[in-house]
Amino acid sequence: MRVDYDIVVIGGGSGGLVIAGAAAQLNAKVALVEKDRLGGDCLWYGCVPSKSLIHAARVAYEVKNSERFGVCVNTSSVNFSQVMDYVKNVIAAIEPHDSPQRFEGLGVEVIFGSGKFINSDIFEVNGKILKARAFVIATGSRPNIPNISGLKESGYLTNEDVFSLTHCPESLAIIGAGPIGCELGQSFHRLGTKVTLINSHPHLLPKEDPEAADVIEKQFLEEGIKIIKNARADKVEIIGNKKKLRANEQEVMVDEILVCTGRSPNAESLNLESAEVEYDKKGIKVNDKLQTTNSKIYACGDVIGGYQFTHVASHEAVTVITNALFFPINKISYNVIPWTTFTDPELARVGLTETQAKEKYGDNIYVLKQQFSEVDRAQAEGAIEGFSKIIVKENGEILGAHLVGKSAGELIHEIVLAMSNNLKVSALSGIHVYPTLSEVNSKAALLLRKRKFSQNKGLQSILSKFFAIRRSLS
Ligand SMILES: Cc1cc2nc3c(=O)[nH]c(=O)nc-3n(C[C@H](O)[C@H](O)[C@H](O)COP(=O)(O)OP(=O)(O)OC[C@H]3O[C@@H](n4cnc5c(N)ncnc54)[C@H](O)[C@@H]3O)c2cc1C
Ligand SMILES: NC(=O)c1ccc[n+]([C@@H]2O[C@H](COP(=O)([O-])OP(=O)(O)OC[C@H]3O[C@@H](n4cnc5c(N)ncnc54)[C@H](O)[C@@H]3O)[C@@H](O)[C@H]2O)c1
Repeated sequence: MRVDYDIVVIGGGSGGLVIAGAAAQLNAKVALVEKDRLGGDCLWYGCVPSKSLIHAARVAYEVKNSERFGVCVNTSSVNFSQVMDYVKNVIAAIEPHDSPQRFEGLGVEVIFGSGKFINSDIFEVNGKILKARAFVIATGSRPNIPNISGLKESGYLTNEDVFSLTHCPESLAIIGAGPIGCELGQSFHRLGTKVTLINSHPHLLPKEDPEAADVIEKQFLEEGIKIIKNARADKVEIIGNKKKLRANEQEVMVDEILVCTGRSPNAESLNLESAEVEYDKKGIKVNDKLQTTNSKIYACGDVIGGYQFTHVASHEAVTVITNALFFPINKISYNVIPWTTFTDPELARVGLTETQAKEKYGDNIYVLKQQFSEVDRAQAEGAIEGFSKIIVKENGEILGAHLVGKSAGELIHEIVLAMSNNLKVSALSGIHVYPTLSEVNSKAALLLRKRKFSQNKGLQSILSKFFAIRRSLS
């Protein structure tokens, strides 16, 4: 069958845009189908607005707490609608990079509409038939809304409308203390909202190292955020102009409710059954070449579940480009996937947790933990909370790292570089500029050598004798 396109990309967000742009630049014939606006969740409802809001909230917090540095600011107030204007301006500054004009300029045919598969070979949008050598589904995800009695009737916010608020809610209950709930919860609290976080899990940020998550929890409590853990939100009622939310036996009265309880894949509307593409509530099933159950249809990004991050969608996109355009021989590697939750302090992670490392390697692991309080720059900046924890094998191979502290999201990258290049932990103990926060990693790395030395009684005894002889000969 003759086809019109080398590749048809469905969904113009973090994953789809990388594929469409790169394929067009390689001179492939590309169509990109987008049902809404190019840019996806990350630009409009995710990373970009949340990180901008976090920044504004951090400024508010620093100003309010500047007296600890001897800096007195006479008045401090937050103009919420101006904060939201700031958020919108950041989106507007980044948006041209994802604009239809830019992609059309690269040679991509951009088609707005939400189409569906007719069969294994044809995708139809706005009555137009698209036949391609390969298709990619990169339609992302949407908020998963739990089945909570009265929630729908009472009304609730998600990441899709919270950045459109023009008034700061006086009080806000957040259901779910994963990355979205924690990042937005702390930000709203710092901007003046009374926040209650409700989490069904016994820890905030359940996917993280529990010790690191505890540092975040301590900070939240110090700032006055109310936390209800180990409790599933199960009922909402409207009482006057408030919403009463119940979680197990506890109740909170709030003005607004924000739901952050994970994601559902955007797969249902594509008529995937007709193309023999299998999916379930976690996402579209793919193999390690990112082919769906129909080998000429690929999928990547949030719609396949797994690691739901912008940089992972781009990482997967690279595998899809080479497999779909050339030959399907490249396997995706998830060996070194870092991520960061941008709370204050930040929490960054790559690789295995301590528990996972113990399960896999037994007691043959070392946990190298360096507190920020022993890093001079952290003292200078009053940012002494947190630590760098690097988990290694006896031979120095790095299995994982967990950083919680100021700029942890930046500091994780030297560990990522070391892991990606199979460098031993000793590579991290090389020269670092003094005084910088990144010394937290070199100090952590040195701990392996120190610990091995303290365990090596033979070497200690030899050295004592060696120095005794040297002294006696001087
Ligand atoms: C509040 C929040 C904060 C986040 N912060 C971060 C962060 O700091 N760092 C990070 O790495 N990740 C973050 N993420 C996750 C990140 O946004 C996603 O992992 C990423 O956007 C996934 O990319 P994607 O290409 O799979 O989907 P998206 O970027 O969402 O793109 C999917 C596109 O497909 C379109 N589409 C959907 N259905 C159809 C259809 N039927 N036909 C055509 N088009 C369709 C959508 O309109 C959208 O444009 C955050 C997410 C949220 C919600
Ligand atoms: N900085 C970042 O990289 C960043 C930021 C935000 C989001 N994200 C991505 O978006 C994804 C989704 O984030 P998320 O925070 O919505 O989901 P999540 O799945 O990570 O966390 C959801 C939380 O909700 C809790 N929960 C579920 N149902 C509940 C109920 N009925 N009552 C109380 N608690 C309940 C769970 O215990 C869990 O802690 C993340 O996994 C991540 O991949 C990334």
